[in-house]
Amino acid sequence: MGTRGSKLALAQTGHVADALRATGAEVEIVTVTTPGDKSMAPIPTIGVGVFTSALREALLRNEVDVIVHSYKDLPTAPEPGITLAAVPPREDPRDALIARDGLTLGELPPGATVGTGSLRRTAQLHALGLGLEIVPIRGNIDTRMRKVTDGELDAVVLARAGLARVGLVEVITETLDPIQMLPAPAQGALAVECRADDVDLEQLLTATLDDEGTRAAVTAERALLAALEAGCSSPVGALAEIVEDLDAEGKVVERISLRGTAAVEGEEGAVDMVRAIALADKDQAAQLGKDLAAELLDLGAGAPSGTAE
Ligand SMILES: NCc1[nH]cc(CCC(=O)O)c1CC(=O)O
Repeated sequence: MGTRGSKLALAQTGHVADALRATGAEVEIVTVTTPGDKSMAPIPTIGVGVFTSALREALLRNEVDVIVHSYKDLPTAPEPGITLAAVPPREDPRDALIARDGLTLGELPPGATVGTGSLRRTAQLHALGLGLEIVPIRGNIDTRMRKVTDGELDAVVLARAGLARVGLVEVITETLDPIQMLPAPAQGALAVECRADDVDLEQLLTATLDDEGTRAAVTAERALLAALEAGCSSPVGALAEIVEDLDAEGKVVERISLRGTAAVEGEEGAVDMVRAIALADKDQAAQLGKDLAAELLDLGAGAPSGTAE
């Protein structure tokens, strides 16, 4: 198995390796350095895929047979020769606040500094209207947290799942409600890939690791992202959940609920967020994502010039 060398990547790969070893498979873990680990430039300028393409190259060169990504770091376009063999059960997808003195978002005073490198988090924090000052930051989980413990920033926002996987949930001062902060599409989910022609391995990975509900949810969120990428350059948040609903005969059925948000240009160049929600049958995940994207575009997502930067 190939992995990046970060604490988070090693934890994620180790978790998948343990599940495979439990089936009797023999697993060796190989560390691959990616350009995203070497460069400390802001992510929006170095582009999506900086963490994932080097791993995929090692896979296609037969140097490794299985790779594990944070699903949200994958580009939406499929990669020729590579199969998504499994989407394991998702961790909590929500974002988390780590603030000084145990503060919550609502308790931070106007002017408080909040660090994030994400346009999605920045746009949603601005839209809350709390008067927070958003400071662009990068680095691994430890580097970001240290900015709060060292007193350089009042708070940082990170994915709860990443903190959970490296055993740091106790530093979280508030898990953010998706009503305030919709996570990145596929946040908290993993993508396990192998070569498309490695059919036996693909079957083993699917049978051992794949979770149908997570796959459906992530399919809806990523379809929304792909459709919005085509239509605008706005930051996007999305969260799909499997919910219980009543069918025409009053029987309880499972359906997918999808919430989405994207930035729009408000008055005098201010960033506002538009939001929408829709519900569909579980086998309509991809269509649900596309439909919700169309609704967000109708509401002005990304228009007129795109607010991504
Ligand atoms: N952007 C980097 C990244 N990619 C995946 C995670 C966390 C784990 C996950 O969402 O699955 C993180 C860190 C973060 O956003 O705080």
